[in-house]
Amino acid sequence: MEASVVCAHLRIRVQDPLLSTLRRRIPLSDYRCLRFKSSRRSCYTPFIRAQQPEAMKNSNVDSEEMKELGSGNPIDDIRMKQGITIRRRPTTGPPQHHVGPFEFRLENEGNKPQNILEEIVWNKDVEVSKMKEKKPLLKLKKDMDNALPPRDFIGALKDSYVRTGMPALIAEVKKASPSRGVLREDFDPIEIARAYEKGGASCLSVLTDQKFFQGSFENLEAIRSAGVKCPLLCKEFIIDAWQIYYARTKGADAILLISSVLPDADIKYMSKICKLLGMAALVEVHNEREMDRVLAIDGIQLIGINNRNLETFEVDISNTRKLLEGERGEIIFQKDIIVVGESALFTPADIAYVQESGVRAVLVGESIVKQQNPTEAITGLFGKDISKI
Ligand SMILES: O=C(O)c1ccccc1NCC(=O)[C@H](O)[C@H](O)COP(=O)(O)O
Repeated sequence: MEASVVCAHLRIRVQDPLLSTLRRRIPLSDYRCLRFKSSRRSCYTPFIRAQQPEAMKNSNVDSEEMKELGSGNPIDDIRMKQGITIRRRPTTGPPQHHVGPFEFRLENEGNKPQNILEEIVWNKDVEVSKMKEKKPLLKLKKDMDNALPPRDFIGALKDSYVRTGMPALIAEVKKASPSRGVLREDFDPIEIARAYEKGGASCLSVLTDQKFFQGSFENLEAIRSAGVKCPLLCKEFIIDAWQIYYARTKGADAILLISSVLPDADIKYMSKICKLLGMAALVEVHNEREMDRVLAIDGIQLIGINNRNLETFEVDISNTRKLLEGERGEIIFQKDIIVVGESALFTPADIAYVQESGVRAVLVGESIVKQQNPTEAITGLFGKDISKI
């Protein structure tokens, strides 16, 4: 096997039998950090991370499926078969690294994110690895004993829908987003959460990603500790089961699983963890293929249809209608799955449109967080005061 790097205009080619040996044992997509020092003069240090991928580690990958695929890199094959374009991490290692005074840049498209969602996921992978080092799962599980108890997220949505006859509101506490920039300069998460609750929100969604959304786990914890009664969705980019336990220690009642990022095996495994912890999993889809994958998984109770394409940022609320038409809508009805219409909802007409399409809940950020008075903004969005119904 051969790898090439560029070092101060000098191309160095490295051949090492160790790489081929490892290649047979570790899927290429999971390579991050391999050090080999064949001689003191060698100045190339390729990166391989010898960590088992989630889908395999959790041993939920169907062994028949693995046999059938049977190529050199089962995880990439499974991703491709499921239509997942978002790669978990750079395929050729981080964009650059340093050895002594030298800076190396691998010459490969594999270390450039293809879109913002991939960039978020790659960043999250590094972030979570560091957090896990600081607090391994065993320590985290101990912290869970002190966590405030989980509340019934799905129950709150159902109760509200039955009571009001309108989609239940999951109101989003979000300071900024990659597509819209800063939404609110004077951002006080507790004040906003209380205003949403007063306006009739059933549940809240709290952004915890710092780098791209200016959110934090401190915000989540503070809202929970402030006595806000609405159950809380931890709006995070979950790529590792460890994050679910972490979210629980911070008071989350639900988490988000994005199907364009996670293979089926991870969605199954992570949903099971949620159930064990008394939490809900909101499984997000954006197209027919993702919807079909998720509908084929047993036990899914809550599906979010995102009207925003997270790779291009295009929004189109007719996406909700498209994914609920025909047989898919029938299956959802039979399985009593709650569907949440997500993103780009601004007016009572938008709410009526997604309700007629079949949603029983909506997730709304921008249109209410931007308003000076978020309580009144909810009334404006629904065309009536839903807190009084
Ligand atoms: O909104 C983004 O820019 C974004 C980029 C990358 C990943 C996720 C992103 N947003 C998540 C959401 O879809 C929204 O926060 C949520 O559905 C609320 O949408 P909105 O009411 O339009 O604020």
